[in-house]
Amino acid sequence: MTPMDKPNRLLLLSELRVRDTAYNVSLSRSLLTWKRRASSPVYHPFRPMSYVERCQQHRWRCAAVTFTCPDGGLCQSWVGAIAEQLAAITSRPRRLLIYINPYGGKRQGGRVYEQKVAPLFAQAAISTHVIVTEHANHARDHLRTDAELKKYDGVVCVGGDGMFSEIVHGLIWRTQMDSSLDPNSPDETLTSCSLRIGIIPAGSTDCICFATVGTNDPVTSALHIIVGDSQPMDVCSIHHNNTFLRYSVSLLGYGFYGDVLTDSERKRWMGPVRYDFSGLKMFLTHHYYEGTVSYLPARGVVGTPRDAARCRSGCVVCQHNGPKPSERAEKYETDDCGNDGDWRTIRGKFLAINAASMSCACPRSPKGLSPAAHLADGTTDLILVRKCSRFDFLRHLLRHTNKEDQFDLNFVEVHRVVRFRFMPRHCQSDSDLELDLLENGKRQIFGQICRDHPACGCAPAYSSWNCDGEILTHTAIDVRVHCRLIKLFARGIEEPQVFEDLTNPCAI
Ligand SMILES: Nc1ncnc2c1ncn2[C@@H]1O[C@H](COP(=O)(O)OP(=O)(O)OP(=O)(O)O)[C@@H](O)[C@H]1O
Ligand SMILES: CCCCCCCCCCCCC/C=C/[C@@H](O)[C@H](CO)NC(=O)CCCCC
Ligand SMILES: [Ca+2]
Repeated sequence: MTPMDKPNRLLLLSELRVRDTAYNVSLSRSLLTWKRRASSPVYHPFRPMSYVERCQQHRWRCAAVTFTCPDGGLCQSWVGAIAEQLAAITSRPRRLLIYINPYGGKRQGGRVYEQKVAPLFAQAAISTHVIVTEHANHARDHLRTDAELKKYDGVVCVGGDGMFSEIVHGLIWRTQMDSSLDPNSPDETLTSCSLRIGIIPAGSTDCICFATVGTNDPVTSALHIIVGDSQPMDVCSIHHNNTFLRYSVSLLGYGFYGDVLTDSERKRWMGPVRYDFSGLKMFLTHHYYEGTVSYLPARGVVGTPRDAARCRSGCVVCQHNGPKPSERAEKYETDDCGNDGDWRTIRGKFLAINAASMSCACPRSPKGLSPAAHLADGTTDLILVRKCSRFDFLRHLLRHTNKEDQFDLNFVEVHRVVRFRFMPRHCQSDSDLELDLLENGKRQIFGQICRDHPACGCAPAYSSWNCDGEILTHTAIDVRVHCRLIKLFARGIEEPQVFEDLTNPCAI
């Protein structure tokens, strides 16, 4: 059951026993509860029943209970009623397509799946088709063209954010092709994917899992899949000159996070610690980049990036702003009859330009890059960190890891937007694809010279975009938010009081 569900119509209420202790046990439509009561003699055992138990820090565990009761007929009524209720829940997946990345994170994806997840899926009678990927983009390409998607109720990836991104790209592409839509047009209203995606975390950052479940724990994620949770999520499309580049669901970052990623890709052999190493190195390097950011502010939505409230399970902000606020982007442009609409422009020197479509919370930064961002409100938080001293940038970065507000600094600004564009300074007169690529090439050559002659002080003119952990091939981009384009087997992070108010809540 979801925490938003009211415990609904009571189907059965009996006095049953667990070992020598008597309980009042009730079954409503999707909730089994039991409360201790005074003892009385009982004899007939049920079969052991599995249920979900909530533990510390958003973790879930599978537990089992065996009830006994004095009357064989009553025992049968209970077993029958529970089986009937379970069969009536249509949101639970029966058949899953599973991709395992054996090389993500600490290279434990295969072991994690076999030891912790497969036994739970078997117990829940979920049939699985498992594909261990053999190369990068194997899962994406299989989903785009080969996978028989009608046979499945969901797709699961075992890996990190990069592996999740492959699944997202495969599913979105396939869905648009099936709807005869053109992914190269940034103005196309895309069709939402019907299959839900499950994430078994086995990567280096796993920020999408952490920000939608509250923990990176394979068993917890498997249980969210089994109970059939559903969490819609916004997706940004990224284009260059009307050519599709990629989709992003978490961080799209130029400057600091782009440079960290570029540097860390050469250190993949280090595993997850590569990000700490490259993070420190890029902090010391302290490069800034010039360019122009234009954006369309989100209008008519509730919530701001500076709110104290967080996006949590059953989020009212997401409910209010959905289902399709991204269409406001088109409305703005047409309403203003050829004027610039509500577009705003900022030119400057930036240490970082980050767009966070969700909080991007992860173990490195438990509140995330934009703590008040929402999973499914149709907006992204555009964070601009202007050129400042190393000391000030460190203050900003450290605030990602403590309770202080990382936006409460005079060189940082944040805007909730539905669309934005970026143009690096040296691209402004010639924004064609060739020049962009040529400049990227030059940057690499200069980068090499500067590494060889650190005293020359020559800074690169360009950074790269870090798009959910992948490097984009272009720097001049057009980004648009598509509200709720995908769905996850998750329910958002639960507030502690959601379950403290209930007695023995169990998803059966
Ligand atoms: N069999 C494979 N061999 C090599 N690379 C693969 C294979 N399967 C998938 N990949 C690629 O590996 C990359 C990294 O994988 P993944 O995201 O699972 O781990 P990670 O990068 O360590 O974690 P995170 O993305 O959370 O930081 C992905 O971009 C994916 O395309
Ligand atoms: C000198 C002190 C530094 C302290 C900095 C702490 C700030 C940490 C913020 C972390 C934000 C992660 C956002 C998620 C991005 C993912 O889509 C991406 C793919 O997994 N991960 C990275 O790019 C990996 C990015 C790793 C950055 C370090
Ligand atoms: Ca959002």
